[in-house]
Amino acid sequence: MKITDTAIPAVKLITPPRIADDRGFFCESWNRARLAEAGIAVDFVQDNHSLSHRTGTVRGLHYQAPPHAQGKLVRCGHGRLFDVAVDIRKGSPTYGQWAGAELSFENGRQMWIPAGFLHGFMTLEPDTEIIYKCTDYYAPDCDGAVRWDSCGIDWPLEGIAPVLSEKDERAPRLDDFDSPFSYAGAAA
Ligand SMILES: Cc1cn([C@H]2C[C@H](O)[C@@H](COP(=O)(O)OP(=O)(O)O[C@H]3O[C@H](C)C(=O)[C@H](O)[C@H]3O)O2)c(=O)[nH]c1=O
Repeated sequence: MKITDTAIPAVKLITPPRIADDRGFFCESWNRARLAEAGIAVDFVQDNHSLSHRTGTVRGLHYQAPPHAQGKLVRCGHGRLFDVAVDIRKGSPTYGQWAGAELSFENGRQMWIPAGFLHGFMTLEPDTEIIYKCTDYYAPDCDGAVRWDSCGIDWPLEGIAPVLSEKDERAPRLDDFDSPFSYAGAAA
């Protein structure tokens, strides 16, 4: 399993091996022990899967506040997307900085995003599916959002008008946002 760094040390890119044969491929898309060997020793309790029909769909930037903060292991089940994590841990040397990567069914790449980060993505093809494991359950009362275009992220829009939910349209800007995370307390 290949692990590579991103612009933010705590955010990792993980590419599990695919065993190809004439039928296609087999891949252990998640293996707790292998991830722990790579320094990401976490337990997941919920698996999410969403489908976005249109290219340029932006979902995010979202977080769940403590005590239900979520770490996420994200992959693309179909199509292509640009996945982004933004550090919102107060006191972090990379506070407000972002790390992004293209995840696709083709490249099989995954992104590990610890608790204490915003998560969002933009689809690069129609009918793109994202699948991600979470380290805590959905807790609507702890759900929060920051505007997708308020963190200096270099989204690959290329003139596409983004498709947003109403919730994401009205999210606060990063500089108007008081993060519930602190650098010390938001590990993994
Ligand atoms: C997140 C979530 C949502 N829902 C329900 C709530 C709504 O009725 C419906 C759509 O929720 P929402 O519009 O928040 O879905 P996304 O815009 O894809 O939000 C997600 O997008 C970004 C990329 C994330 O990382 C988060 O997991 C999550 O915030 O699913 C559930 O039932 N369980 C859940 O865990």
